[in-house]
Amino acid sequence: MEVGFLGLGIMGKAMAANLLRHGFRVTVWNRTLSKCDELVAMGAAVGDTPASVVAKCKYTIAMLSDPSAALSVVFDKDGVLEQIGEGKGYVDMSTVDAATSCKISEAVKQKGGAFVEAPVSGSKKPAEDGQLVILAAGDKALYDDMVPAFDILGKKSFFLGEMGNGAKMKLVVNMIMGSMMNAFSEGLCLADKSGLSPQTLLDVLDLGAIANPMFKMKGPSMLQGSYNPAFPLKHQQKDMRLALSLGDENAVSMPVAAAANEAFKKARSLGLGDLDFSAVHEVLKGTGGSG
Ligand SMILES: NC(=O)C1=CN([C@@H]2O[C@H](COP(=O)(O)OP(=O)(O)OC[C@H]3O[C@@H](n4cnc5c(N)ncnc54)[C@H](OP(=O)(O)O)[C@@H]3O)[C@@H](O)[C@H]2O)C=CC1
Ligand SMILES: O=CC(=O)O
Repeated sequence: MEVGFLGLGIMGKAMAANLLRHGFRVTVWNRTLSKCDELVAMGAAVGDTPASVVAKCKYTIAMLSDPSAALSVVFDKDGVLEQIGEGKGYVDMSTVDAATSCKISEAVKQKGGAFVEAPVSGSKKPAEDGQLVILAAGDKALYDDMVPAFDILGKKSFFLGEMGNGAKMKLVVNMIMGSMMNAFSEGLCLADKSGLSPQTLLDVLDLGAIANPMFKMKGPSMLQGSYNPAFPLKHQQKDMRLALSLGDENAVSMPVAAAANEAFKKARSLGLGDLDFSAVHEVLKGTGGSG
């Protein structure tokens, strides 16, 4: 199968590499073109623009930072819309809001093409290992065509029905994750300030009912103040913002998520946006947690 791939950040690079390793023919494009080099060394072809990738490939996947990047790659000059049409499919796996997905879907459909939104749950390591959870919605026929690629990229795909449901599900999941990260960080600070060993807290948590892969993976590096980015904090804050907006639209009160968002915003204002989202721990430490 031949696919185009737009966006080679932390996630896109790992996902495109996985497709190549499994025998897919992949044509890549990235705004910063030098990021294509590693993929070319693995056998990828390069397109000059999103439009040229879509012109070449029946199916094109995108993995971009946020709604503004997702819209720009479709609607701007040399964008996806210039070449999408009958018989071609576009799959956006970026985390965006439902309105962004719907806008792209309408424009692609007007040109005769098909569109699926397919954001993913799972970070850098699951992307490298093909263990993502894919939250797709939109054109069911295109979804079915993409299953061979989704089977490489993920451990499970959900087809969630109408356009926007994939984005909404992803935002709900990440709203919970961002809130959990804040509670976890507060707990580490509280243990430390109360004279307990935070490392022992990690051991206790891991044996109980709230054990989870995130605490297990992030806890030790948080205790060391090490935040090598797997999921950049700026993207987690974007997801909190979009989830809170979804809450506004549906009159759902989310005081816990709102407080977590404030901590992520504070972290961004301190210049921590490009670090891993667990760097929010630095904010909570600074407000009275472990010194
Ligand atoms: N990292 C993670 O753990 C996870 C991330 N996600 C989501 O996946 C998406 C990608 O995340 P990730 O790979 O970590 O992000 P990165 O910040 O590593 O990569 C972002 C990508 O978007 C591109 N980009 C940004 N702005 C524009 C623009 N205006 N026009 C064209 N391209 C643009 C970047 O290009 P350039 O290289 O030129 O900057 C880069 O390819 C995000 O929506 C994120 O929320 C979902 C699950 C997990
Ligand atoms: O969006 C981030 C993730 O880990 O999932």
